[in-house]
Amino acid sequence: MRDLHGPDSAIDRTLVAWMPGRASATGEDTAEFHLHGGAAVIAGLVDAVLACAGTRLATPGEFTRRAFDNGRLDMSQVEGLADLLSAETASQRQQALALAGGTLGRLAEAWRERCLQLLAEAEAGLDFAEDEADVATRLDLAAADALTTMADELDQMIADSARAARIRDGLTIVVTGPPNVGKSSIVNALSMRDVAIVTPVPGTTRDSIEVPIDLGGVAAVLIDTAGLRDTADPVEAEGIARARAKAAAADLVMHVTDNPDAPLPASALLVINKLDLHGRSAPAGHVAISALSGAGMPALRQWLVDWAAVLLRPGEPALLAHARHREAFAEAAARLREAASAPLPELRAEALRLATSAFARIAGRVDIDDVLDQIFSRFCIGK
Ligand SMILES: Nc1nc2c(ncn2[C@@H]2O[C@H](COP(=O)(O)OP(=O)(O)OP(=O)(O)O)[C@@H](O)[C@H]2O)c(=O)[nH]1
Ligand SMILES: [K+]
Ligand SMILES: [Mg+2]
Repeated sequence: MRDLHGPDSAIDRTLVAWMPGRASATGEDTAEFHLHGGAAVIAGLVDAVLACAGTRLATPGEFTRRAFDNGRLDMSQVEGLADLLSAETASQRQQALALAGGTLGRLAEAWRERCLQLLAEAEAGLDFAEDEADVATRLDLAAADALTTMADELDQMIADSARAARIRDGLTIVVTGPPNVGKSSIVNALSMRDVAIVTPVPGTTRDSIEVPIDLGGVAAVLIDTAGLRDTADPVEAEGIARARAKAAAADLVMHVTDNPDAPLPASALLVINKLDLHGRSAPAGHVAISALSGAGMPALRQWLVDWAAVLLRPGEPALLAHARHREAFAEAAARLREAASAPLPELRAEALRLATSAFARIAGRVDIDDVLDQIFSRFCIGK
């Protein structure tokens, strides 16, 4: 514990931690002040520190940037940290933790080393004399096998990357239907927030309204939209056009009606609302609810949780949530296949060199300048 004093008054009595050198998070000498959180305490310390020569405030993400520059984190871990800071659901947190912990970086590094080994063999093959041709051929066949197996493994991960990206970015659920059936009431009930205006007037909702919800650990965005009908009002017509566009791009369309005899939609969930008025149940696989009384709401929520779980398997870790990583792996897979079928050792060596550098991109060993700013811009001050 230390008493902290500013130029003319006491600031706080608090814990101060001095962490010299390589072992700190940034890899640099670090002092940490564990302040009592009041705004005046923090302002007092910041003012006192800034009064010292050679000090300035950190820029957003600067601590992480220093950790990266000092080799404490690789680039994929930095990206994982940014994901972790914005994680809102359990599955986003688990996926971000795996990335921040270096899982993908280690995998890419292991693959890079296997590539380097095969590259060394391909280069040795360049020196075989003519009478050793059969030895070279046997080595070639074994290497081609290993390369194809690696490319297959990469392709499997790439095939799973859409799921990884959905876990990170969240599923989209669009609520559509005729005016006044209770779409906004349902959005409010599901999100347990009063975000959308509800009135007895048909055509109340004009702009689409997006609310994040947590479906059993899976992030989703619920989108309330304008009621679908023919209208002469240009504002409402624009709202309806937007509603249709949102529905076309959604992971799930929740079609709401208050008519228990409404026809089943082709590939959407039918929600029959105002159960309190008609008392009728829904066809199998669909739900009848009352947004007003709350009847059927737990079943609707459970339907959505089950749907999200089947789609994203949130307990199973997925690694390729970032387009940057997916592109690097796709490039590596293409080069490995090229190397596997290369007719000459020189061409195999060249393709392997390109695969090696694609793997190196994951950790940020090469070609990093153009993505650095973009990645660090996601951080805030103090991180
Ligand atoms: N009786 C009953 N009324 C409901 C129920 N759900 C919503 N309402 C009422 O129906 C009216 C319309 O509800 P909204 O949620 O505004 O309907 P909407 O589909 O969003 O309407 P638009 O945005 O105009 O298309 C309001 O008066 C609600 O209180 C329900 O389950 N039972
Ligand atoms: K309404
Ligand atoms: Mg509405």
